[in-house]
Amino acid sequence: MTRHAKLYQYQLPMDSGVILRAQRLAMREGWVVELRDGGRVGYGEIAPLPEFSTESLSQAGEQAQTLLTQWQAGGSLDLSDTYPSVAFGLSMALLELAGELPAQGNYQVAPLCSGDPDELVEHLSQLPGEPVAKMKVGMYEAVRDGMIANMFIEAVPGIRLRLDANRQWTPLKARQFAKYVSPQHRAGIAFLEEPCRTPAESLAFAEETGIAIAWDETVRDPGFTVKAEPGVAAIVIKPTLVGSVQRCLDLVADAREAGLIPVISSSLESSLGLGQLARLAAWQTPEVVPGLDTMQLFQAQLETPWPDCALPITPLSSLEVVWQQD
Ligand SMILES: O=C(O)CCC(=O)C1=CC=C[C@@H](O)[C@@H]1C(=O)O
Ligand SMILES: [Mg+2]
Repeated sequence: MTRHAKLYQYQLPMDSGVILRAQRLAMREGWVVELRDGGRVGYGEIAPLPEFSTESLSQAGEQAQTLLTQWQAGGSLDLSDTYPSVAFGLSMALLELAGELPAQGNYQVAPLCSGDPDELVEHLSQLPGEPVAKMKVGMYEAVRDGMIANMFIEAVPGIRLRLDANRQWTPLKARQFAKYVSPQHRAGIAFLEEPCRTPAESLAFAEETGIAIAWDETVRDPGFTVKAEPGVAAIVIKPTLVGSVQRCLDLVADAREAGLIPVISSSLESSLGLGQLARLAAWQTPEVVPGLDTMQLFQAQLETPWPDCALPITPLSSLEVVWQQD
């Protein structure tokens, strides 16, 4: 028997201000799988995101153990009926094991603007290439969001601003936002993710305002299929929430076919999973800036260093192995 699998458990402290929907996330928790076959090794991260994933950490861990038992016994893995986080982590480990995930990553992220607009303007002016930034909206006054977005577009020539409202706005609030972005600045918004509570309201907003939108939550709605729709510019693909690598590649291909931008994005994976997403993005969507600016939300990295990140690194060898079989 040359196959050998291990499952590690990790816990990483987060920055004090990380809020997911209704919950503060003090600690990011997940599993790392290690697959060995002959002299080769592949890793994958299984980390359901609280408030976003439907499966819990322990459900994902139990399912992973069942599948790892099958794999180690020589079986192939059927990931069609597994939790998205498990399908993603296991398929990533298999891909790495097969040597099919290129080493080169796209670490050029869309910087997330949290608070200080002046800081972001300064930061963007130092980055190479077309300036891309991302700003969360929908958390405070829609009018304020509109004014800040307008200010960015005015201050940074050529900016491709990505906004994310996470379905927070009523049609009225979305309209208030748009009112403060002058019509000549609206093209500076590359896309606004999920402005309204329903896809239909978001489509109506795009049509009414000329502001392009993107699907994120909608991609995970049951029965979602990628299609070209007026006003829709992009789909956001968060592999931990979506499923296997193959499912992600299908979404990328469908997006291209429909003329939409496929944006590979993070679900707050550790630096190990995030690094693999950067590699997936460089390989599959080389022309798109991925949405991976989430290392700054952590207080530690896991095994794989993220470029230019000064946070301390927890090695896998220091983690508890929670499952392995002889
Ligand atoms: O999309 C990005 O650029 C980074 C990822 C990101 O913003 C998010 C990831 C996961 C959960 C959310 O809190 C958040 C989002 O609102 O999309
Ligand atoms: Mg979002």
